[in-house]
Amino acid sequence: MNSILLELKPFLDTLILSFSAVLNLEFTIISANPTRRIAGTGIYKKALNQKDWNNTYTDYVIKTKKNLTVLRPEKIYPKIIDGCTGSYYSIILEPIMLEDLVYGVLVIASFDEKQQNFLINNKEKLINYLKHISSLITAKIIETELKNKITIYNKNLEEILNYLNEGILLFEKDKIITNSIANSILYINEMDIYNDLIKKIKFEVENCLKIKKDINTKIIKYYNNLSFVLFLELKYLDENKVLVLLNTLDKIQEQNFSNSEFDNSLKAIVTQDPEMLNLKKNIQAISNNDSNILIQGETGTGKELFARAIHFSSYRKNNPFISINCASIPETLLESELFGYESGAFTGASKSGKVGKIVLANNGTLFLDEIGDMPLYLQAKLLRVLNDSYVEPIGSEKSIKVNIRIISATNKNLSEMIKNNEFRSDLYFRLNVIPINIPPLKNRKKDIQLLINYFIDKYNKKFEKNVTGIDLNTLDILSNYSWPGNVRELENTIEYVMNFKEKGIIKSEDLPNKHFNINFIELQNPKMELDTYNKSLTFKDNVKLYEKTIIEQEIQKYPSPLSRDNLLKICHKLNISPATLYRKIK
Ligand SMILES: Nc1ncnc2c1ncn2[C@@H]1O[C@H](COP(=O)(O)OP(=O)(O)OP(=O)(O)O)[C@@H](O)[C@H]1O
Repeated sequence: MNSILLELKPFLDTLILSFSAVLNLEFTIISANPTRRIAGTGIYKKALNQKDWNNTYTDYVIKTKKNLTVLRPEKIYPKIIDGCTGSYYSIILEPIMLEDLVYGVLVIASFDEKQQNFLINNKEKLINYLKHISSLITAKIIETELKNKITIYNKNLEEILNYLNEGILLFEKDKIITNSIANSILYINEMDIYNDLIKKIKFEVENCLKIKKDINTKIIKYYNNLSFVLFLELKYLDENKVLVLLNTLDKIQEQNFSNSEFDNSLKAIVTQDPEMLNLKKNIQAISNNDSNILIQGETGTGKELFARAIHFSSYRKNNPFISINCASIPETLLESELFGYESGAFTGASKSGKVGKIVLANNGTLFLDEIGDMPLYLQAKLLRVLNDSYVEPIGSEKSIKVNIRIISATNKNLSEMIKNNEFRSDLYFRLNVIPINIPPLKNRKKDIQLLINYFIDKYNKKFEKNVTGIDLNTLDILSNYSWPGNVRELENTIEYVMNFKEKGIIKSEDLPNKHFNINFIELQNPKMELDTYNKSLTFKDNVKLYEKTIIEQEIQKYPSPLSRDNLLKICHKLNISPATLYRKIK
């Protein structure tokens, strides 16, 4: 265990050589366990590997843990030192100790008359010297043991890290510990690539240390003309340490979608409408072709749901499905979101650059929602990507090869937009290889009931409620509503109801007021029979009452509370607007 002194041999050699030269005395160091001379000056050098230490002064010091001074000893130990006459042999011995453990013995000795006189005359000083040198060695032992511990700790850490199924890098000051997965992701054997990636990661680490917060970001690895996106999760540990989790896109996809809240299968499209069922059947047929698809339909009809189902039914399903809404991102940002940019491409650009969604979708599907809102200059840029299969990030000289399928969606009339020069016809034809038209919910009355039950089920589970269904009257109200927001609006309505209802059947009073209840139409007295003229009222009031009664009679023909659709029917029949209707029955 004490062989640590052996590890320190170069240090000990230099140490005793310097002291020996200054003091003109000989020095030796013997390790305690195993007892071995490991360093020596002058004559001691010849006896470096002496093994027999029984009954020596050294042995005595190791056992007693005390220093010892022997001037002109009768017997000379060790005898095997050649050339030692013994008549001038005097020694001072000092144990080298750490806490209560003897690591070795430090010896100072005289071998001739001059040395002997000096040693005897300066005995006290030399004993002190030896104590100092011994504590110097002890300090070195502590430092070495600490370093050894850290090395072992790092090795253990590396071993543990290697067990983990994730690329891990630990940055500590200038040191980086990586596990084998990180090394393989970073192509450790291709030094150029490795150094480039480490440089990019270090940049992010410095950011993380600066803001003292965790960061999630991405970098790109270029290899053989191909580009791979690497995801970095930087965990700020302390002011010197950052842990980086490194993931490739495949892994992210796996994690995202294995416990994803999305059901991406065709089953997620709930319908019993013949047109929709036909669409679902077609998806199975088209999903494995790479042809671009344009989905048209009103807002909330399930265009993204279809896009996901197509991607996840296709052979691309293990690669990314990346979605971007062209209407919700300001025009100026849309370009960088789509195409990405190189570091410092423009004022305000992040120094590490940005990976565009087109590159992120490599080998997978890019879903361009609200494509009708894409500005014309970006339509041209997108068309080039479709024609060449290369993307050029803003400010970059490098083109990145991509292999993507594009599914786009819109609720605008693109043919009309083409006529008005608002949409490029060449792009339209590239995107619209396979058109899909999703009918609005108001045209699929049968789906309304099915979807209501589906959403009741969904929110029963989510909110832990026990709502058992909907009564016929309320179902009728919902079936007659026009649903301008389509399935999204229907889902929001049921979610609203389920927030307030614990159990039982959904009734009309559970519905949100703004859509369905017209309880505010309070029909007040006086009422009149149509053929009665009330003499106590003025002619004008009689007319008012007459109109009110006609309207009331119409309203009573429909279930209460009156649905918006039925209200519109009455307005149509009487040829008045809803506002006039409200005014006349006030
Ligand atoms: N047939 C359906 N079955 C079950 N859920 C549906 C169906 N259609 C739509 N939804 C749900 O309605 C919501 C809106 O769907 P989605 O986002 O796909 O519509 P969208 O047409 O893409 O809307 P937008 O045009 O506003 O982007 C989502 O929560 C989706 O899960």
